[in-house]
Amino acid sequence: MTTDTATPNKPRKLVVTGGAGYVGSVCAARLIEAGHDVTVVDDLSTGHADAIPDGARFVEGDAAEVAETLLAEGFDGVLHFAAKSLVGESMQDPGTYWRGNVVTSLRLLDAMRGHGTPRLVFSSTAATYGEPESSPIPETAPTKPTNTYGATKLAIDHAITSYAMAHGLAAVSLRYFNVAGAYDQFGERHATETHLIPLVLQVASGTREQVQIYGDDYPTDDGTAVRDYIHVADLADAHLLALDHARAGEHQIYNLGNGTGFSVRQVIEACRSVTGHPIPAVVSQRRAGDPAVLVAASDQARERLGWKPERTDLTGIVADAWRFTQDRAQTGPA
Ligand SMILES: NC(=O)c1ccc[n+]([C@@H]2O[C@H](COP(=O)([O-])OP(=O)(O)OC[C@H]3O[C@@H](n4cnc5c(N)ncnc54)[C@H](O)[C@@H]3O)[C@@H](O)[C@H]2O)c1
Ligand SMILES: O=c1ccn([C@@H]2O[C@H](COP(=O)(O)OP(=O)(O)O[C@H]3O[C@H](CO)[C@H](O)[C@H](O)[C@H]3O)[C@@H](O)[C@H]2O)c(=O)[nH]1
Repeated sequence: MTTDTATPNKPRKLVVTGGAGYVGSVCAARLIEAGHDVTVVDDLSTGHADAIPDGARFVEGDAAEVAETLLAEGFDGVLHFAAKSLVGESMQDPGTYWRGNVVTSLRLLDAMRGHGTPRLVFSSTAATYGEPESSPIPETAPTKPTNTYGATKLAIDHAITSYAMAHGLAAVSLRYFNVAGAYDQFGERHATETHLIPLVLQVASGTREQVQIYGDDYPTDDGTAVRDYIHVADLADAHLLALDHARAGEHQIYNLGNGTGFSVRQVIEACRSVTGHPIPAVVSQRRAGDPAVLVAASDQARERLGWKPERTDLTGIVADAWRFTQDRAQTGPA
């Protein structure tokens, strides 16, 4: 890998793996708006071709396989969003997650090394920490993932550290907490949806009868689990900053969240207030492996990247997701 000196706001030639997915499409759109040259690589396994923003070049295929030849063209960096990311599925079919996440990412790292691609921004996750010992969670917290998905992301983080140290890669891992909201015409539309806000909004839009509250006996104020919801556009801003702050031979790791927790009941209430729908909710069993409270300490991202989330109001986050849900209902299939 070549050494890299970052220049802020410099237009770059970038590969975005997973750019047809939820977070990747928003980030690709923001990168293009900022003047970067974006090539999306996506196998469309969970993404959608029509989510790839205008102005991006699209190469369909497996991220590792495509990178092995594509990177020969000479790129300034890779933003690596492509992954399998369903916690439940990862427990039932771990091989798919170890191959799809870890093996794919190792091949990508080798391709970057082979072709001298200097810079990587990687989508890591709060799931690398597992059940936290205290809250909010800083980057120095112990990493003890409680599911295979989190274990694969942690393994990739370890591999990135080794490649940065040994080969001079400039790398940043961003550990997202609960990503939510929408940006422009880009939002969350997973065929298998497990995330709370889109599921609740399906009730409001009439495609689901009720929402289940997974447990109301947690040691929290209202008994339901608490999460840190971060707007997808704020997350995208962090990726742009990470590109500028990546330094050769360093692997920086940052938590991305607002630092405020909202319970499942509070989220449902925010959805009721935004949509005007009563949204029936029933309490069911806890979902296996769900921690009671996950809230980020994001001071490092604020101090070192200069990141400042702008869209922290839960109602505003839900309102953006709702606008996206309604727009999709008019413009095409989910
Ligand atoms: N959404 C969240 O709340 C959240 C939280 C923490 C971390 N993350 C991470 O962020 C990233 C994006 O998540 P998302 O919610 O946008 O998921 P998503 O499923 O919407 O997007 C993933 C994209 O990657 C593509 N893809 C998967 N495997 C591929 C491969 N081998 N080669 C090429 N393309 C491939 C899919 O087709 C899809 O377009 C993932 O790495 C995920 O683990 C997401
Ligand atoms: O129908 C539902 C869906 C979810 N929940 C609850 O709502 C909260 C949020 O659940 P999500 O599935 O929306 O999100 P998670 O907190 O489980 O997962 C998020 O955080 C994880 C880290 O633990 C990973 O990073 C993952 O990718 C990311 O989406 C949890 O307490 C969950 O039990 C419900 O009560 N009912």
